[in-house]
Amino acid sequence: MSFSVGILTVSDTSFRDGPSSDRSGPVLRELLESLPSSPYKVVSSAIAPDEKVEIHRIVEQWCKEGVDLVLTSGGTGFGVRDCTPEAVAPLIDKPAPGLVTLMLTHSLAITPLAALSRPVVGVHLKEGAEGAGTLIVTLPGSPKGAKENLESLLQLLPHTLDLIGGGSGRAVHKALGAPDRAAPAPAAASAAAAPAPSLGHGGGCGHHHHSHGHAAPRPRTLLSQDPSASIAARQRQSPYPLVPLRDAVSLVFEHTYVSPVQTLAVEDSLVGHVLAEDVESAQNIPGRPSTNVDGYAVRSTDKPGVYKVVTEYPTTALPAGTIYRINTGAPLPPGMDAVIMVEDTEVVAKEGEEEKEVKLLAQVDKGENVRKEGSDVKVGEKVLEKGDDISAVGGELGTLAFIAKRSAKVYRRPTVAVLSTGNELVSIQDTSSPKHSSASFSSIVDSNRPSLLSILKHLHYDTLDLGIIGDTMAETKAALKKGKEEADIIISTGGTSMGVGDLLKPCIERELNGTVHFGRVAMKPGKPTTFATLPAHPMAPDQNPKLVFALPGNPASALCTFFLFVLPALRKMEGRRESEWELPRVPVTLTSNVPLDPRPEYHRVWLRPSSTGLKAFSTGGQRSSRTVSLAGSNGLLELPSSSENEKEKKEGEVVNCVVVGEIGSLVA
Ligand SMILES: Nc1nc2c(c(=O)[nH]1)N[C@H]1C(S)=C(S)[C@@H](COP(=O)(O)OP(=O)(O)OC[C@H]3O[C@@H](n4cnc5c(N)ncnc54)[C@H](O)[C@@H]3O)O[C@H]1N2
Ligand code: MOO
Ligand SMILES: [Mg+2]
Repeated sequence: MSFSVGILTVSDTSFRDGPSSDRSGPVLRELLESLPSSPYKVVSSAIAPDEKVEIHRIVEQWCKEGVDLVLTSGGTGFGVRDCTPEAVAPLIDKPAPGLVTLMLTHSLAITPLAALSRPVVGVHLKEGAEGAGTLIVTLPGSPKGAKENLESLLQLLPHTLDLIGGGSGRAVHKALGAPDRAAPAPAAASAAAAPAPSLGHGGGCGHHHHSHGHAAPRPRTLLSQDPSASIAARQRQSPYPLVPLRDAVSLVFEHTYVSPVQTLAVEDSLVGHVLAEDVESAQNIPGRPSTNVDGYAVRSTDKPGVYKVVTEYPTTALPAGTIYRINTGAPLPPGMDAVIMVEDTEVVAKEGEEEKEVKLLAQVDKGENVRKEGSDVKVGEKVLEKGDDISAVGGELGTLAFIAKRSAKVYRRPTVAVLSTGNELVSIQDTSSPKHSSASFSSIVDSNRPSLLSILKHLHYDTLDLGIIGDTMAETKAALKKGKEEADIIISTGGTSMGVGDLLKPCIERELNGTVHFGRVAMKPGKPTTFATLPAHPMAPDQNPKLVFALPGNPASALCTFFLFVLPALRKMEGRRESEWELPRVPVTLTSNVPLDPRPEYHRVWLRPSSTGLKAFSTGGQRSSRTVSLAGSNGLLELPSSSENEKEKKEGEVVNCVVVGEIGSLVA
């Protein structure tokens, strides 16, 4: 069985800027064509402006050509130019409100904004040809929205298209693993054998596949390999669409919540927290006029001459002819309005060690060398803002103490659990064990966990070391469960790709009832990067879901994706401002030619300041397994994918670079 598909992107902008600016078209194509044994073949694609006549013309043309499924993306909202539903509606002979409801239910569970899309779904019947027709589906314009809407239909699509084409639909129904009405329901459906991803809920086993008559929970799309399938029957293409990095980062933020607020004492342990309140001074500082210098508090009317020195702080105004000795920071006594520096005086008479009389060599103006009341900070003045980081550099902690604030409201710092997966891994502490004898090359020293724990601790996160775990479902599940119970974020490395022991995605989806938000990213390194959430415990539904970052095992991939996905999530969670969630990107000058890869690449560099700005020095070979490419690296060049016209970036060119570490010392 195969179905031809036409994909029409409706967008004035993409129409003007050309196909390279179209993102939803390729996302839809990738989703359909990358399904295991995909029955879909995209035979036509086009971009139309938001013009009713033009949209109508293209869709009608494809219907005439006998395309089985037409997907449009864009123009379904309330924008002035949005007219896709109106353009398409006249072509529909049999409306499909059920499919519209399915799409809307699915996307409303994700965002209430879905209510602003006006989808139309239905069948265009081919004239004079019984059992021939085209299913037309209008999807929203955003790549994410379009994809989510299409995903909600995936299970039913083959069945629907089969029926439209005159089939009984039975074969498809069976293949989908749905219970045959005539036959008893099978215990579990094999998703590996299904032509489309199976939609299910719960952990799979023990649940009925259709809960007819009950309010169904939100359908989840399980794309992962069914671990019970035989090795030979495993997926040979990843069913996870390759998501552009920007979309992946947006998905991370969408599912990352901000930590709860707590009140902590102002002391060292506050460092590394983000303020959850604006901090205002409860008092004027200084509270009274005080001196900026060491010298003598005087009246501005005191002329040069000899004065008697008082050293006890007076409570009433001193008589004429006396002055008060004062040190920097101390309050002025009553009646004094200026301070003369000790340098502008001479001792005239002593009494033992003490000075008794001094001569003022000059006259000072009113207010000279005086810090007025509230001149450093006024009562009610904001000194720190919600979202400010209490850094280890000290300025913020000092400010809180300066205004005598004893405690502050801050966001709770996330706890991060880290685990490495892989039967081949040994801990560096165990390298003397027989498993790692020089005769055996099968073992690899675990470098991901030490590097991740190190950077997390350096950044003041609480960590939970879950150790190295083997490539078994039981171990993977136990480790993720422990992480879920004791941490806010779980980072695993390894087991994300297509190997027999790559169990992270199936474990998350099938064993822990988690949702994989993306399973592949169009980037190098880090293609199989996986981001998922694990639901809160049913007894604690108010709890936030826990985030899982299943990072690729290759060390360069693990660390780069940590900086690009995990750290931004942590920075959102710990209460930073949106503009600070991602690490800064700055323009840098290349000091050598660097090759471009077909995938957008993050090339590890040493960034050094120079008199002409930041310079980037490549760390050499960029293969993901080459851990030394990370050594000393404090930047990730953000390189575009290679094209016909551009195969490398040249020495001297300026490119953007993600700053991941401290900038070192100056180069010439
Ligand atoms: N058939 C395909 N194979 C692979 C694909 C693909 O698309 N199709 N993608 C490749 C890419 S890209 C990457 S990246 C890796 C990702 O691998 P996994 O996440 O599945 O990781 P593993 O297979 O478990 O390990 C890969 C590699 O890294 C070493 N490793 C793992 N953990 C650690 C650690 N903690 N410390 C040091 N080294 C580690 C492991 O021994 C392997 O050599 O998949 C490609 N394959
Ligand atoms: O995407 Mo993988 O991280 O290149 O090696
Ligand atoms: Mg692997």
